[in-house]
Amino acid sequence: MNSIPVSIITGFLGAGKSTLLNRLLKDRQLSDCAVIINEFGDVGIDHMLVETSGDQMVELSDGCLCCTVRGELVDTLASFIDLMQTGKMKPISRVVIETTGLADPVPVLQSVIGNPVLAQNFHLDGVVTVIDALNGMRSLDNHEEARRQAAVADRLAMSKTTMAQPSEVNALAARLVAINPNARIVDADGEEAGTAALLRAGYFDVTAKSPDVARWLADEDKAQDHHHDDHAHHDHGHHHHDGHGHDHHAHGHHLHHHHDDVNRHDASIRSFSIVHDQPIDRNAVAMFVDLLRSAHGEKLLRMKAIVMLSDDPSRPLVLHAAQSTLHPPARLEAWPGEDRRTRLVLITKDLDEHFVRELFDAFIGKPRVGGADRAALTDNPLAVPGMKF
Ligand SMILES: Nc1nc2c(ncn2[C@@H]2O[C@H](COP(=O)(O)OP(=O)(O)OP(=O)(O)O)[C@@H](O)[C@H]2O)c(=O)[nH]1
Repeated sequence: MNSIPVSIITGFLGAGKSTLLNRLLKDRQLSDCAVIINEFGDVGIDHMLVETSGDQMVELSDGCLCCTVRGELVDTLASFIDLMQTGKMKPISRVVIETTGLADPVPVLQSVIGNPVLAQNFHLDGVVTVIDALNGMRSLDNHEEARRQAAVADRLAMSKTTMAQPSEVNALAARLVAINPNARIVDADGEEAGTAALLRAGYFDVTAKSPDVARWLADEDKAQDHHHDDHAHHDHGHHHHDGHGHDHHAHGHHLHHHHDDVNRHDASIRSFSIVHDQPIDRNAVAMFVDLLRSAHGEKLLRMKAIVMLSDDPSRPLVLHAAQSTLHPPARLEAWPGEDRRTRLVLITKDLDEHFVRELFDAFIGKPRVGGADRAALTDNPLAVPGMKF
């Protein structure tokens, strides 16, 4: 069997990884590729919105690719070989891995290039890092993960360029060149970003990157030798129902305690989801989102939601926010799966989960005893009226 190329698509939260992947998958050259998507948080939304034939899509949820599900990534790749050899899976020409926005790409790379068993069947052929022209600079300033993602890239796909000022785009491009001078910068909206060729970067060449990258990979190589020790140090929160039709889930990704690993995930970053099974009034959703974003934008690293609206419950609303950017909401013609409940996934930094839940309950007309009530919240002078959809 020929060695199968593996591409990694990474980029900070909300940068546009799934959007780019969807565009690429429309290219016929990728019709026989397998896709591995990792989401942070137990309520997966991405996999519903990425358009590929189901049997070649694997979703690794409930953990982050660079930490707990790294073993699952290796197992998944190994299982592709078994399945193909036994004729249970049609031959694939490429594997595309989409990481979570918080992933440190180094352990993901190391899993593919440093695993002697996988190396017999797979090779790394391109890391594409998506950088959002609106929030990219802030992400690079504030998050080590974003800097590492940019540093390891073979291609830097700059997204949302039409939404940003030309001066912002230029400043970001200059910053990216300083971090990673050999990577090609492409416009994520441009023609090139829609073709499979974007992924074909050739064998991963560490010597073309800054010296940091070689050091990170070497550190990771050492760390992965000890990776069995890691599990005891992960706090993976809990999962329970609160009796109000909500699922609670908290991911506590704390620092790894092995070797001198500086920064995997910041302990102040939390992912949680809100699930609701009744149709919701569109104005209530608009007010909830406006208030959250206007008052707490910089603490809201990411929100994605699929919402059942009362005006037409069969056509769900999809909402995306990344830092303080709220993207134009989209109405789908149908639910992309069996589950028709409203689901919101939020990734916050220093923003209390209970506060967000109370706000949600208040806006959908379910105030809790002692909780904020809707009138008080709508009086909030920070609320920005008029999110239209
Ligand atoms: N205008 C514009 N919007 C974009 C572009 N890329 C992504 N978006 C929007 O940005 C939002 C987030 O895009 P996604 O593709 O879901 O981002 P992601 O990086 O996969 O997000 P996570 O998986 O949560 O990290 C969506 O509303 C997209 O429509 C772009 O190039 N231009």
